[in-house]
Amino acid sequence: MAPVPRLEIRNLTRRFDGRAVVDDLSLTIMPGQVTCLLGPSGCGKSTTLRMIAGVEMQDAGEIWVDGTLVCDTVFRVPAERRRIGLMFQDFALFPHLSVAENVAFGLAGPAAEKRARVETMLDRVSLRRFIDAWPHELSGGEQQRVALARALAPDPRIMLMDEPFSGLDNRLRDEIRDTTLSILKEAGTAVLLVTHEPDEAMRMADDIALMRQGRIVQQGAPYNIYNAPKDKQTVSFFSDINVIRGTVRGALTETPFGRFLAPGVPDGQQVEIVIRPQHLKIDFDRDGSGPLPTAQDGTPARGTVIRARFMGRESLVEFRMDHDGSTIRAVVPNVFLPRPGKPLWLTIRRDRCFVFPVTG
Ligand SMILES: Nc1ncnc2c1ncn2[C@@H]1O[C@H](COP(=O)(O)OP(=O)(O)OP(=O)(O)O)[C@@H](O)[C@H]1O
Repeated sequence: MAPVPRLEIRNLTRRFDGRAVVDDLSLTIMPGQVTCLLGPSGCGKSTTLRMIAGVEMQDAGEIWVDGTLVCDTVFRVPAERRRIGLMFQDFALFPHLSVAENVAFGLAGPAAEKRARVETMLDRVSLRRFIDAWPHELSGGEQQRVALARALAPDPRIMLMDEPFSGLDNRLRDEIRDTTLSILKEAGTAVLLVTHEPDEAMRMADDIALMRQGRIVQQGAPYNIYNAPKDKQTVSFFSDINVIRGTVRGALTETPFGRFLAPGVPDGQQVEIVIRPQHLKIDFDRDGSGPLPTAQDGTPARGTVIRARFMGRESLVEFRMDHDGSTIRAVVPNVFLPRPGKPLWLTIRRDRCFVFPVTG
């Protein structure tokens, strides 16, 4: 028998003023799986989360939890009976309640049982010693961990998280993210995390659902989305890009960087060759010539350095290309700071570039 998804969304749609803000969205999450809804601001991530949480009604579609219908446009299990935990950016603890009372907030049953559960949860986030403290006596990171303990105390089947770590500084954020992830995985909770930060999605997700204008445009493991993006916008969502245009003849595109394969693309079709700055190679000028062409790197094209910046772990070098005056950016590891005006040669790694037909 096929395993039952913990959360299944079928054809969810929500319209505001006639505009579909969430548009026929379907998604499945298994127990212990972390899925990130990743997309630019306004693409409908939070609205999706609110419908699953039960605080917003969909115009069409169904929500299933552990194989049971929780909500369609007629039937609706109330939010508090869905066993869904929430962790949002404004995770604020109740300031007038102690740490123990905060964690016990969503629990029912006898006081002794509740206390035991609170102790277990605080142990999990390594904060038992603060059980009788007040929220204002805790650091931001400790408060966040208490909020996590509070969200997990009722043993939710699903955890919905909306940019929950964005208020924390970088180092703390990494630490809290890792703690949160390991606790949720251990508990077998299905997690749907909303973020507009690709780095956060890459770090947290087993599965990324990339969203644009209310729809999922691509879904898969972080490695696959990063290395097999469906279109130019997807590549540019994860990193800076360079774009070179060409026209296809006989499944090939001729450019100043040599030929690129364009299999299945008809003759006369314009294509864009998309390359991340870290996948260009830089070579020195040898009396007006560059390195010899190779199958892997194609033909070198010459450019002149406009500026070079040291970025910490890498250097960013901007070039004005001799052939058309366009700007190309290359990123190289460590320190490489050629002076402006210096001629250098660039090659494009054939195994790291993407060729997309120009549409529209
Ligand atoms: N109650 C509402 N009435 C009208 N429009 C709304 C309402 N709620 C959301 N919207 C609109 O729906 C679109 C999607 O909003 P949503 O908050 O889901 O996006 P998001 O992807 O979560 O963005 P962000 O990352 O900025 O939070 C936006 O254009 C927003 O203005």
